[in-house]
Amino acid sequence: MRASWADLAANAAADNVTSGSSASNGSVAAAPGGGRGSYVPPHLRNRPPTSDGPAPVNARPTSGGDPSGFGGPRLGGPKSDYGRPGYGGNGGRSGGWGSRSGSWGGREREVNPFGDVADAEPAFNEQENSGINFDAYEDIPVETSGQNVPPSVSTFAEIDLGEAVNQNIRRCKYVKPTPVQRHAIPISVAGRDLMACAQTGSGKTAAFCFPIISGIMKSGQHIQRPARGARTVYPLALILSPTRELSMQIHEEARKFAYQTGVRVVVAYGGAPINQQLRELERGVDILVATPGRLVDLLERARVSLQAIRYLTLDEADRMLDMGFEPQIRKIVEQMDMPSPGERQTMLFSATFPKEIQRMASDFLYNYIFLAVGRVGSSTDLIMQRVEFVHDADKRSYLMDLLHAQRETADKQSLTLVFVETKKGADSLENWLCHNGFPATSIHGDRTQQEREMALRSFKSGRTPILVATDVAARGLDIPHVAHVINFDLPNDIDDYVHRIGRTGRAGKTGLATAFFNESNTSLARSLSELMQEANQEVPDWLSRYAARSSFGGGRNRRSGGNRFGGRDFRRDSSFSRGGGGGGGGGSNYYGGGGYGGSSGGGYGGYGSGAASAWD
Ligand SMILES: Nc1ncnc2c1ncn2[C@@H]1O[C@H](COP(=O)(O)OP(=O)(O)OP(=O)(O)O)[C@@H](O)[C@H]1O
Repeated sequence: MRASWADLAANAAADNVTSGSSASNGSVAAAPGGGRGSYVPPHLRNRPPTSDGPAPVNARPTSGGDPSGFGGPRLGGPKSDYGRPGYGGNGGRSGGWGSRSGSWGGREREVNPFGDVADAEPAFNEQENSGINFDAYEDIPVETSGQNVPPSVSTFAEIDLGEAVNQNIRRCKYVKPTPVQRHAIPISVAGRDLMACAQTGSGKTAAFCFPIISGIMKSGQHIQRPARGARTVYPLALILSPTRELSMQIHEEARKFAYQTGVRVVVAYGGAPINQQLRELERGVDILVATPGRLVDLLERARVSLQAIRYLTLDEADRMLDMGFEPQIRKIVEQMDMPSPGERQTMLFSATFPKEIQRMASDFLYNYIFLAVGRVGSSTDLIMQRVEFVHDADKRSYLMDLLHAQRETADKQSLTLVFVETKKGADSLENWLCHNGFPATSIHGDRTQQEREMALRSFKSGRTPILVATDVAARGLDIPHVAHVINFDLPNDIDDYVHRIGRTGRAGKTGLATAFFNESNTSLARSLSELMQEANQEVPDWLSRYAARSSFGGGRNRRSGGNRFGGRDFRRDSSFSRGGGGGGGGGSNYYGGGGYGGSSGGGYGGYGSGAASAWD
């Protein structure tokens, strides 16, 4: 059902482009809903048409869980007697494997994250409603490299995730694994470290959650709960993400996947009262989803210890390791009490992975497998991309054109996400839109957490179908019905563009992305035009001309200069001579995995610029 909606919305959105251009060619746009008179955008009066414009522990190798025979001095076998310091007894009870009640039974009632429907056995024919267009993924290229890569699967049934997790997969109406899930889940279940790159909206969250939940269930460690009064908690898994809203979303997803498994998932993020989060932690935590800042706070207060961590996941890993977050991540991963690489299982996921970041990330990994589903950093061709040449002074009237057209033609449910560069700019555009009869709200780092959450809720529900956002909303958020992403201000970095437009066109559905480009975006021209070409999008001639003119290696563009996409495992570069690949691999002959070719990229001109101001 979602698919049919999304397809309709996207078609409508596609129509918007036509309507929008016809408006640009002189027709009068419809009046805003507020009953204003007919609106003629200023640029239509004055300007020519724009088109010509300028491990689970027991799956570890030593326990025979690695079908590939890969071995290594990593975790031991299942440690059902593993003593989580500060935890109460009952460690001798059998694990909750396959059990539907797990450790929740007798202590408190687990809130049903699916609502009422989940109590009923999910009917198999209901699953047809999942709506994902798997055909869209059929011919997507996959590259894997590393030693003894476990084979991929075609169905969830081929992976032994346990009945409780399988039940939740059915409740989620996931009929079959997405490509990244087909490859990443067997790798993780085999206990291997992983650096995985797959396009936005392709199901990476489930790809890292399923193996963690299943592994914890199999180990039986989750049945241990803190002794009464214990102040420090010892999670078994840590999932870090860059924004509060993304952490909340991962928490919600993970709770669904872990429903009735006995595995307890808790979230901790900044901007919200810490006491409530502490109370949740005190009730027990197996999987902790957190933003780095709040986690450091909890670690410094000694309310969380990382010494029992068996699984570490960095979602949006390239973002987590860029200049804005790297010091905090290093502190958490290297300077506290977390087990070292090889003693824990580490999984890094993102849709983009510049080589410099890959190199840095390898510090956290042990003999890992590199997986790329689609080209690293590519955008899905489910998103129709449009670029318009718009001077700054005309952006608002262009935006209004698009919104008018969308209001006329698009599905009632469709939502529009508008990205701007600054927090001030977000406030100002939101006010202007509301003033002009368009129900809009905004999200950025200067708003209180309560305001941010309210804005997101209001947007998701369709009450305010326009959300003006800074990059704080660029990554990971999975909001159904986002039919159109508008880059009112383009970002400086093409990877940020990929994440922003990825808020639409998710899970096999189509979407539309429109960008306003002008001279101030020249440094992005080349990578934008290459990205669009690769995604089979029409590149305007004027953009190609800008691309041809733009200097190699200039600006803050990671891909400019050298080969476009850092499209594969950096260990396969001839320049990579550390001979370890994160502590476990040998020479380069280990990294000759399958996949597509293409020469390795050169420099990342200008990479390493500071974090966008919008991040908190
Ligand atoms: N096997 C599946 N079948 C159907 N839908 C799925 C499946 N796996 C995930 N989904 C759905 O796909 C959507 C996108 O998933 P998810 O948010 O994990 O994407 P992502 O790859 O993490 O995206 P991003 O790069 O933007 O963070 C979600 O709504 C999720 O419920």
